[in-house]
Amino acid sequence: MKQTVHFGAGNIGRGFIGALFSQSGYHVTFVDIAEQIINKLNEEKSYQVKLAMEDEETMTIENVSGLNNINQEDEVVTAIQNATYLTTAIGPNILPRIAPLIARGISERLAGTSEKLYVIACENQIGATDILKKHVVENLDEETKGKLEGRVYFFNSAVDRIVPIQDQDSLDVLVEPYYEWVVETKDDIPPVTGMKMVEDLAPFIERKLFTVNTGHAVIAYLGYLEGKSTIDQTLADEEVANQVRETLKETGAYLVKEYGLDKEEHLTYINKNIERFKNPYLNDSVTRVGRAPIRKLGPEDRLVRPATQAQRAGLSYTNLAKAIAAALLFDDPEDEQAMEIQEMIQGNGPAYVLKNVSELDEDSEITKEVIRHYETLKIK
Ligand SMILES: NC(=O)c1ccc[n+]([C@@H]2O[C@H](COP(=O)([O-])OP(=O)(O)OC[C@H]3O[C@@H](n4cnc5c(N)ncnc54)[C@H](O)[C@@H]3O)[C@@H](O)[C@H]2O)c1
Ligand SMILES: O=P(O)(O)OC[C@@H](O)[C@@H](O)[C@H](O)[C@H](O)CO
Repeated sequence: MKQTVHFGAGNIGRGFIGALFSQSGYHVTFVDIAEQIINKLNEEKSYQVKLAMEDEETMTIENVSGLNNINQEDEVVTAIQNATYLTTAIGPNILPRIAPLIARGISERLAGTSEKLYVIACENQIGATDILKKHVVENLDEETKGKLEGRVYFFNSAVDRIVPIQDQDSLDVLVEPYYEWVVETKDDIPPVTGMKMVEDLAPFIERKLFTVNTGHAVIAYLGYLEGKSTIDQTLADEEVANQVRETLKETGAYLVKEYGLDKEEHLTYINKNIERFKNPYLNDSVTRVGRAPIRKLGPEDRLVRPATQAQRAGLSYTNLAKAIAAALLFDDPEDEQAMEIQEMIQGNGPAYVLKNVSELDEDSEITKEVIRHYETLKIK
């Protein structure tokens, strides 16, 4: 049986990428640090993926097993030696931590076989596989680096499926029916059901991040401020729904200009995504969607990049500035990054965060606009 190794047996790992490989005839070895999930995978050897819709459809995912990357390093290396694909859905910040073990697996594999290996990071980040590759290569010796060409391929990708936080006592995963997985490659690679291949990923990942994830972030941060708990509940508020549409008009104007997208088609894409957010069966929490605000306020992420790009193109960014301001007010005590931001604000003010986290100058027009919204939202 064909083999694949997937790092991160969480929501997207089990509910999307691992499930597609299993359905394509692969045995999926999940690698994670969550002992309970690994044990369950090895005991139960299958789980259910349930579609969040009125007549809940269910698929059984088989041929799965688990390894722990902390105490089963040798087994992970063997799995990498035997795999056709190596994928991740672990969170962009974790990629540097798993790179040394992946590098070891690749080194030992290259010493014994010239079979091709395809590496794809499935994270919400532009160029995530490039980032992983950089960290992997840093951990290889010169001889191994020389063997990579034509044998180990690294492809960037965009991954889209809403998977909320799950009941931790079960391997089963509730997912939305919609999905899209786009992989950047010109090569003829082994088929995986549901994988779409494109030569240039930039328009796909930017369209996804700056529509799905920007819209999601607007709802999450405004919903949190209003004391709402889920995305669909927040979106039922007409004022928030209007704010989402206005913000996506701004990212849309940039995307249409930058990539020559058809205006009407893009509007249809925006509307389709707003409908996805309304799914009442997902019960997706505002704290999951707003999680890790330091990452989300990064210069290349869903809020700041479209704002700086819109400004550069002479387009409006005031609604994006409002979303950034709402993110600065996200003070979920369970979220480490939210707490870090609150400490920075208490010590040095919001402009300091924009400078140090978002790389926006204190006297920039975007910063001024964000601070204006911040002061208004704070006293609401
Ligand atoms: N959930 C979604 O709707 C969704 C959709 C598209 C993309 N994504 C992206 O997919 C990635 C994963 O998101 P998720 O929602 O599945 O998160 P998740 O928290 O459900 O899963 C992450 C998994 O990684 C594991 N992990 C953490 N640190 C690890 C380490 N050092 N070594 C091994 N395993 C480790 C965790 O135990 C967990 O099982 C993120 O980049 C996210 O942005 C998520
Ligand atoms: O995963 P994050 O933290 O980057 O973003 C939170 C959500 O917006 C995200 O997980 C979406 O549900 C997903 O990107 C939909 O494809």
